[in-house]
Amino acid sequence: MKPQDIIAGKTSLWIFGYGSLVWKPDFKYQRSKVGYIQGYKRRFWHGDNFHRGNDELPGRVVTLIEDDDETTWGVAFEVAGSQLEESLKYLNVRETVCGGYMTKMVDFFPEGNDQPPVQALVYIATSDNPLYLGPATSEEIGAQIAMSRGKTGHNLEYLLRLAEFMRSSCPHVEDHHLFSIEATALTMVSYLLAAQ
Ligand SMILES: N[C@@H](CCC(=O)N[C@@H](CS)C(=O)NCC(=O)O)C(=O)O
Repeated sequence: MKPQDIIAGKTSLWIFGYGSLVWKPDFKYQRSKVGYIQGYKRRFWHGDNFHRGNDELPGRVVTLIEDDDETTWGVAFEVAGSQLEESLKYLNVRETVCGGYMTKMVDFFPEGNDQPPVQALVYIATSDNPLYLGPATSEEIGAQIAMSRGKTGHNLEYLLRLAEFMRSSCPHVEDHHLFSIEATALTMVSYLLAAQ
């Protein structure tokens, strides 16, 4: 969906982030809430040849994979009024044009039992995306991340900041996929540094 189609008739919109958006939204918003969406798992199965990698060595970034038994924790940002058009235009370039993500509306559940779900826009890179890399072992993904760098920075930063967000904001969530990749990537980096 084009940004103008998403905001048509809306005065505010929640946007759910689960990757770099949780630690670097870089767009204007009114408020944010930690919470989750149901029916998806976060996986480092999307390639990135711009922000955190290049054509020769694409980085690995996260996307959402449908799974009825899973939930994914992140942050939702409420964008309102004059922020809407500017924020969505920015995200369209960062996520869709540069990152290959498409948009979808999902139910976002703010943490805390007393809060009802709200509809939120989410950026998802599906398996038919040319940048999609698909499943790999934590060792393979960690090694790829330890060696990838793009126009925005090192792929390791992307991984470590997401892991840091989950530890600090969602300490009750055990994300084995994320933390096993983090452990592998840090081990790889220690070997690379020791070999210098
Ligand atoms: N759509 C996910 C993932 C977003 C994501 O990681 N997108 C990449 C584009 S490939 C990005 O914005 N990277 C910026 C960066 O790595 O600093 C989210 O909601 O956080």
